[in-house]
Amino acid sequence: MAALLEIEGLSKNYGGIKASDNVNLVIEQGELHAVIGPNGAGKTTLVAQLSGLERPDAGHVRFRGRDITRMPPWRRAHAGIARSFQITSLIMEMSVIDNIALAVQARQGHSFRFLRDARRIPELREAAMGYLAQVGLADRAEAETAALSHGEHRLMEIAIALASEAPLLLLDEPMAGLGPEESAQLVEFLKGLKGKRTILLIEHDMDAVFALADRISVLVYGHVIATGTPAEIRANDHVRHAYLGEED
Ligand SMILES: Nc1ncnc2c1ncn2[C@@H]1O[C@H](COP(=O)(O)OP(=O)(O)OP(=O)(O)O)[C@@H](O)[C@H]1O
Repeated sequence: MAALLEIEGLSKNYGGIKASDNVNLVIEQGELHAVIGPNGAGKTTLVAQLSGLERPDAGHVRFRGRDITRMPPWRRAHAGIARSFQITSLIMEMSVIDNIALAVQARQGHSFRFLRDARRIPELREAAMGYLAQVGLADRAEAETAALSHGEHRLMEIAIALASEAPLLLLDEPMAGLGPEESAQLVEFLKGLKGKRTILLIEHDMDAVFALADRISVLVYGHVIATGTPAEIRANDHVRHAYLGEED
């Protein structure tokens, strides 16, 4: 497998806190790679440096072989890194399909943008319907976004990330706030997405992580203490002591 994203010696300090401590990580093309770790381990800080919201103090990030360490967020999005935000980016008073149609329009750039209302362009609506169907929300297309549940909003955010057609998806705690049924639905959806996109998943739900990940990296105090398959991570004594053991 070829590396899609390479993180080398990434370090970020906040005052005396090493939020990222010489992080080395390779995300292979097509894999679902989960990053786990206790609260405050530096997972969000890592994603922020990958999406460009935070600048590392040291180290490099390469995407498709190109150094993107100093690239602003909008250019990274354009280069093919989509982040599903913990903070919602949905327009609540619009219909579900209109939200997704806008995302499709944004990706298509100048061909349609500003010229016509995305909501009235059949091609955009059709494409939007396709993404909604993928996340299981086709039957909610005409509903007002505000009327949907929290879980359905999360699925909409993922549909928006899919609509960008970015090869790399950064999913930051997609299961947060979901009920057991919604979580199970999202796990099934992500299983279906595996292999089609490369996914970096930050998630506290260990059942979901171990069910989904091809590889898992464990972050403790800003440092990657182990990377391996779910079976390797489960069997790793160091990980069990530093992290998984805490949950017993
Ligand atoms: N903007 C900031 N200013 C100061 N300290 C920060 C800032 N952002 C993060 N930190 C600190 O850096 C460390 C890593 O935080 P981060 O939010 O990345 O961890 P996390 O693994 O995402 O935690 P959680 O699982 O609770 O979301 C923590 O000690 C946190 O308090």
